[in-house]
Amino acid sequence: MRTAYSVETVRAAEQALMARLPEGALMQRAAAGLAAACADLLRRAGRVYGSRVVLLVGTGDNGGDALYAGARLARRGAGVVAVRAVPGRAHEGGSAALLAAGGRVVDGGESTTHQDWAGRIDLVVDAITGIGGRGGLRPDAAGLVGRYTAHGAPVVAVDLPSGVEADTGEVPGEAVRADATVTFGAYKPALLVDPAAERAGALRLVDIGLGAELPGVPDLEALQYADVAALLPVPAAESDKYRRGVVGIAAGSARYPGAAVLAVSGALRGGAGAVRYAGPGGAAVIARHPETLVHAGRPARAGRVQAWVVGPGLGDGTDAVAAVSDILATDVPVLVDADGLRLLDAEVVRARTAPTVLTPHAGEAAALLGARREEVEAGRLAAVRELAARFGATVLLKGSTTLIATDTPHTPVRVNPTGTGWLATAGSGDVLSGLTGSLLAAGLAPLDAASAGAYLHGLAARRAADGSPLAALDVADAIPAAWRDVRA
Ligand SMILES: NC(=O)C1=CN([C@@H]2O[C@H](COP(=O)(O)OP(=O)(O)OC[C@H]3O[C@@H](n4cnc5c(N)ncnc54)[C@H](OP(=O)(O)O)[C@@H]3O)[C@@H](O)[C@H]2O)[C@@H](O)CC1
Ligand SMILES: [K+]
Repeated sequence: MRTAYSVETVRAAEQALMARLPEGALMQRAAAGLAAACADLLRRAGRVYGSRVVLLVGTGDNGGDALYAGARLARRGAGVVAVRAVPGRAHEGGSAALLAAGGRVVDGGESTTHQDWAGRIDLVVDAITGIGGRGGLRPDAAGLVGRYTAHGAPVVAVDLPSGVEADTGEVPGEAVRADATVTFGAYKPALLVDPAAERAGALRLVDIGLGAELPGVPDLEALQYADVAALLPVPAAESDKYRRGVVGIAAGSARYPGAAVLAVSGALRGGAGAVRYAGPGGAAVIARHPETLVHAGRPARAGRVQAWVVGPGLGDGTDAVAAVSDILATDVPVLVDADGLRLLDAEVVRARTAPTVLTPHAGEAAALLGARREEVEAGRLAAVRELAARFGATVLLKGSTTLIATDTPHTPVRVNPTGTGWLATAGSGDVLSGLTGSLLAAGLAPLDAASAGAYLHGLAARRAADGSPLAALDVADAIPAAWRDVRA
């Protein structure tokens, strides 16, 4: 499991650890890890000795980390220039260490020889702000970043790309775009959540001994192969199809019969013993998936299921309204997606005795929150938490970073690490809802079903795309291979 902690938690852990260590020890650990990461990058393109490194340093300890790391690189023969974002202000000990190692410290506005390097910089180290930064880069700092990154030298961010909001992943103004980020002690939420995460590049976590001081429950967590493998259902020797769970799918309409096929195709790969389909798309479903149990009438009369999926391609006619109300009235877990989300009443969802899972994309989430789509995309973490609290549900917010939150306090939000840009294709969400519904029917808890579903779906999409565009059914077809990858 990859975990992330808020700034407040990281600072408290650092305080506790620092109290037991000699002054400055943590910064030295951070600087050593940062220097090693920079040296690796420099070696990839040539060597450390004789390379040209520019440190963009702010006024705080983030700059201090870079200055001490710069001193280490200078001692190995790199030419290191620290450029202060605020004239005359930078970490004193770090500045002295860099000067003593043969590096230089200049101010951003100064015309000095290092500017002749412009096109010949091998590495830019961004240390303007770390966890102490607020509100996007100030104009002077942004100007400095623009000047030194214009020639395409690789950029390593220290702790976080400067300008991103550490706790939320928001990017309120100008921010650095890094090729790699070297972070200390623990990942911060911004490193896992877009739009900030997308500016961080490759992540490298430096152990500074913080682990024992961090609480057991993080703010965010991202499942990895082993975590997902442990969640996936395994049929026992005595399992029959009903014991493995039956998932009901209420999807599709005369106008959108394809959604029924896609949701069923996901559900068939999710581990439930059988898939029951209720709605007008039965003929299309049977043509593609003859193993489905189809029912042409209302879901209430379709027969017993262990979980329902309602919404994909349902439209908004009377049948759609009836399907949503039938299904929300049941006492089994329900996943509501797509058109079903437009027919939701928060009070009805809150009053349910069994769990409800909502799977909106940003536009649907915005409609549920009465916000604008751009607001949801800019503040995904806040949006998913707010939706979960408002509906008393588990919410999977799809998008460039898929997030899953529950309404249970002190439960980490899950971040899905798999996926590909090619997943933004019509019908792929229908496959995800079928798959996740099937995992619910197989007995997974809502948070686990949603996060394992998103994980497998993203992995299947990567396999199916393999660098090329994909269609939603390709994703469904690749789920068994993704499942085997995870289990391997
Ligand atoms: N704690 C520890 O044990 C360890 C901490 N470590 C390191 O320390 C880092 C945290 O250091 P920190 O607390 O000094 O804050 P930091 O991120 O350097 O920002 C400082 C200053 O930036 C300024 N500023 C703010 N917003 C701005 C903006 N938008 N645009 C431009 N400037 C802006 C503002 O200065 P102001 O001008 O307001 O005085 C603020 O005071 C942490 O990320 C990690 O790298 C590691 O060594 C491991 C051990
Ligand atoms: K930084």
